[in-house]
Amino acid sequence: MIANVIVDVASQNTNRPFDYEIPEKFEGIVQPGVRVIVPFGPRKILGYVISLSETSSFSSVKKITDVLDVIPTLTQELLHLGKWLSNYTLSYYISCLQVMLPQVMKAKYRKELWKLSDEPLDSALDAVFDGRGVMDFEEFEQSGISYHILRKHMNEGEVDVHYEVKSRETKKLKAVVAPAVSPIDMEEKLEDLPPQAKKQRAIVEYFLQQPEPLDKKRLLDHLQTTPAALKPLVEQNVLKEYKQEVFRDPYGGREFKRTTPFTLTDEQETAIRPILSTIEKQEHDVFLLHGVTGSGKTEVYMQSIQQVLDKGEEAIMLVPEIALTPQMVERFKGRFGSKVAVLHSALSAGEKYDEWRKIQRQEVQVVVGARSAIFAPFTNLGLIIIDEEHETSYKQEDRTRYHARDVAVQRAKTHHCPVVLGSATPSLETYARAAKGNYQLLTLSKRMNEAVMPEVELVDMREELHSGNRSMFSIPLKEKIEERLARKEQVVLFLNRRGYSTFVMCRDCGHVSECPHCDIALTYHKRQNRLKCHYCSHEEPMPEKCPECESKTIRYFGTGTQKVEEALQELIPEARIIRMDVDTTRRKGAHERLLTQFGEGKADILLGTQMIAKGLDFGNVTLVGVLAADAMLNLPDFRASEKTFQLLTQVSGRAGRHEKSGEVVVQTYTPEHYSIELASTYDYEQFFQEEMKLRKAFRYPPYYYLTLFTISHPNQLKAEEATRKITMFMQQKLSGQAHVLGPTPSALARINNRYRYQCMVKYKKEPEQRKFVERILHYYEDEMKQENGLQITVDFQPYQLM
Ligand SMILES: Nc1ncnc2c1ncn2[C@@H]1O[C@H](COP(=O)(O)OP(=O)(O)OP(=O)(O)O)[C@@H](O)[C@H]1O
Ligand SMILES: [Zn+2]
Ligand SMILES: [Zn+2]
Repeated sequence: MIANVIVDVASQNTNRPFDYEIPEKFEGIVQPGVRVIVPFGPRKILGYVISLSETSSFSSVKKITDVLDVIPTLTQELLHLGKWLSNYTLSYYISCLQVMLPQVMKAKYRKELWKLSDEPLDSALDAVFDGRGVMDFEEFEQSGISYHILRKHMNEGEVDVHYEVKSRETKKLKAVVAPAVSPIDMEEKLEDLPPQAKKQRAIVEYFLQQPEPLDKKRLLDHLQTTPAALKPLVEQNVLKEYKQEVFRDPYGGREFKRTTPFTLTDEQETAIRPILSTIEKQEHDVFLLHGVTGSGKTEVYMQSIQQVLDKGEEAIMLVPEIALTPQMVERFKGRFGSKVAVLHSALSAGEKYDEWRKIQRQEVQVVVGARSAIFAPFTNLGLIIIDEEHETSYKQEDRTRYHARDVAVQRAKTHHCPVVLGSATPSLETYARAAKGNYQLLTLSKRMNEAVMPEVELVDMREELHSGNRSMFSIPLKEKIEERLARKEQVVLFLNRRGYSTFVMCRDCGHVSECPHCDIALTYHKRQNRLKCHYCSHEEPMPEKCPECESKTIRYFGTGTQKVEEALQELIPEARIIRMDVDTTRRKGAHERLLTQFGEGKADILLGTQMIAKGLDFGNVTLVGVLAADAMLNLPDFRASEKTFQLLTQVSGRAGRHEKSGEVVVQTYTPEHYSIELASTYDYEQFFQEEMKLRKAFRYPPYYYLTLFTISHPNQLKAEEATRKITMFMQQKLSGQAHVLGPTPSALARINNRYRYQCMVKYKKEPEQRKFVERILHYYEDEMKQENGLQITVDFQPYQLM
């Protein structure tokens, strides 16, 4: 038999299966989805078996050296999904297989064999175990015992192969004790026991009352007895003692208060009905649950998941990394208890692996996780939910540039199950699909308990300037903050970006120079003192005075959070401030700690960036301030307005979530801008209409698709030259309907001493595009391999346009 193997070498030449002969001892063990070690050139490397064949078309094939899995790591579905992913992102198959697995599976580890049962195994195998619970896998291999025997015991749950990643200390096995005989036999035993065997009697009595398996240590502690009392009972087969793996549980030791489903409101009821019926009928469909903040979307998700569990199926729930707060986890653990695995980047590699294994071993039925949880190896998927579906963190921005939403739809089609996308501010792409009827639109228009959305006040910073206030805090905002401090209530202040900005603005009239062709703010290039569009090639000199009002206050715009903190402290000296940005949250756990401090009332003001916009739910917060709404509005990104609208809606949702009502102050130089104005009245529908008009006029998604090439090189001329060639090539090859823009410097024109250029393609339908892109990548392959050589990335659905 021949195994077709994808080897762990990411390159154009190796992006195909290689044939290896399966040695006799591995026959039947080597199956699709199993990881193997194979000789490759002078080395031995990791590979994934994707299929088997009777013969090879090559005359001499090498043999598989070793098998890493006895049970396949990747299911058939995931192998296919990897193939699909590789076509859709134009990345190597090996990268796509690896993106689906926890880091640990790619790392170095020791392989061990664990005995989980007290029952006798195959006698030869027992001989190798020689009374131990754990042995090196090597010992098994040297014993020459057949893998089939091993697999039989594994299927019975009697032994397990374990990958020990770090030191042995992290491994956890615990001893468990349980009755080995029926209650009647136990009672008989109790009568047989001599009265002076008090300890033994206590143990038997204990299990007569409660027959569940129990942690050995807890049993002994509880009955205040010793292993010596237990031993004879085990030897006489009244009780059994065995080892059980304890998973490193990041939430271990925490009690989650069990919750029960709410009676749904009429609106929730109407929204959930089509979802439930699709689950029932095992059909694929995509729903958009459009519900204002606090409208009870999460309850709809949880009751849908319940239905899936009742059917014996599984569910994946994706939430943005940043929203995976303890509060969120608590809600799911509270409802579904130990059926839930949680996957997010704050877990250690070992913890992630353990959570992943719970899924693989079908010990959990629900996974709540960030982007990569979409690859959870469930085999019986009944539902996929993506909360806050508009979040750009669902797009992976390196190597395999996939969007979790697309993967979700792909998997749901295979499993004949629904996808539910939820948001208060859906992405334009998604809402447009719902409007066209491609997705089913479900709406929750009211907050729970008829709570009203907080009032939003727009403060015109131009007027502040004209009345002599040159600080970054308006008079109304300052007064409202002081009011809150006096009432012992709390304030959240929000600064959209940290540190840098790329545009210039007139502080007198709010004018920002925009590209006449692309509807994005021009980027300021300091060295040449010029303004450039980084989509097309338009550029112009930096104006001396404002073209709109002739004022000389036109300048670079942007302030860092640290500066803001200093200014704020100066303005209101008695305020206790917590600053949350990339700098203060770098250490593990810092994020959670700062939030806890704020929640406990140890500060009056929480000042932060993006990361505080979501998931915060503090009853004492009655004022939210947005310091510079324009900073996001004028990002050189065609989604700037959409992002501004989403963000303002999200931050507003942070105020007045409980009894005390909330207020929002938004400072801006352009209060008349539709995205700011419509966010202040929570009018998503109107915003959608306005924004769609512009997307159409300037040819952006959802009317057009985009492909973004980013090319970088330490030598500026080389980067520009390659980008020019690529642009020309695409112009020649694509149809006349495609618009190929470039070469232009990226908005972040230099990173790590590499100059960055880009080429953007806007198109409606170019079935051959991928072929041309492949040719480009092939053409530059040698230059891309060199150290300090050319780097070319291609993004077929770009969200980061900097
Ligand atoms: N049917 C119901 N009856 C009573 N309370 C409910 C019901 N559904 C949800 N709630 C409660 O209402 C509050 C808001 O609901 P939830 O957090 O699910 O809204 P959401 O739409 O997910 O909000 P956000 O988008 O802001 O995260 C929660 O405290 C939740 O427990
Ligand atoms: Zn002006
Ligand atoms: Zn332009």
